[in-house]
Amino acid sequence: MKFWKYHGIGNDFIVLDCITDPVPVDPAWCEQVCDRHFGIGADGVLYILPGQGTDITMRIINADSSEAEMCGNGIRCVAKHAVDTGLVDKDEFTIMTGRGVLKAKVRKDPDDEYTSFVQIDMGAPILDARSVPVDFDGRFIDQPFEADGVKFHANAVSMGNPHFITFDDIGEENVRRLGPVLEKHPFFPKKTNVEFAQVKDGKIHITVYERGAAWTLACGTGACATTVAAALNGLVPFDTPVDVRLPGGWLKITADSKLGYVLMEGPAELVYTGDIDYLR
Ligand SMILES: N[C@@H](CCC[C@H](N)C(=O)O)C(=O)O
Repeated sequence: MKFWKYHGIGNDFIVLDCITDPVPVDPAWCEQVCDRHFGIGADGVLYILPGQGTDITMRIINADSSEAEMCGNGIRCVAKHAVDTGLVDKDEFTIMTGRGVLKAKVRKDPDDEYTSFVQIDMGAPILDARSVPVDFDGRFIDQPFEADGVKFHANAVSMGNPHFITFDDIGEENVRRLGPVLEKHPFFPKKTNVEFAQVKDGKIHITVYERGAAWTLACGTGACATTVAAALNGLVPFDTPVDVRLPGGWLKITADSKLGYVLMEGPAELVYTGDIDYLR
C-alpha cells in the first residue's frame, strides 16, 4: 500500500489515504511502522477516512498504538494532503475528528510545492477538570501540584485530548524526569500530554512530553492548550496571535477571550512517499 510521510514542525506522521485505498485501522501495525529502528519511524499514523457529514475524517494512532482524540500538527498534514491529492476540491473544508468537526483552511507555499500553511479552528478549549479529565472539581488553573518530590503550579486544559501545563521553571533535569512520570500519574484517568512552558517577550516556549509518543519536536494541541492556560494566567493576551516556539519550529495560536475557539496556524510538509507491504 502507498503511504505518505509528513511532518508539522518536526512532529512526524505516516499518512494513509483510506478513501482511495481502504484498509482497517490497525493499532498494532501502527506501533510497528512507527518504530524508528524496526519500522518507517513516526510519532503516529494518520488515517484519512470518508467524511461523516464532513468533507473527510481523521483518526490518529500514537506510536505506542493508543488512539488519541485529536492531533493539531497531524490535522494540518491531513488537510494539506486532502487538497494536494484532490480528496477535496476546495481549500476551506471540514474534518471530523475524535473531538468533533473542525474547520481547515489551506494555502500553498508559492515557493515550495511540498509545504502548505494551514489554519485550523481547533474548537473550544475544555476547562472543566473532570472533562479534561483530571481528578479535580472545577477548573484546574494555576493550582499547586507535587510529583516525585517536585512542587510546582500547573494547569489542566483539553483540546479534545488532555494537556497538563506548567509555567514554573523546574530545571532541565526535573523536566526530563517528570515528563514520563506525569504522563502516567494517577491524577490523569486517561493519562496526559505534558507541556513545560516559559513565556519570554510575549512568546511561549514549550518542551513537550506526549502521551503515547514520549518526547516529540512539537505538539499542536499542546501549543493551543498552553496558549489558553497562558492567557488565563495573564501571561499572554487573548484574541491576539501568539508566537509559540516548540523544538521543531513555530506556530501562531490565537485564544478567543470568550473561550469559544482556538485558532492554530502553521506549516505542513510532505517529506516523501513510499509503498509498504501492509501484511507482515
Ligand atoms: N502531536 C499531536 C498530539 C497527538 C496525540 C497525543 N499524543 C495524545 O495522545 O493526546 C498534536 O500535534 O496535537
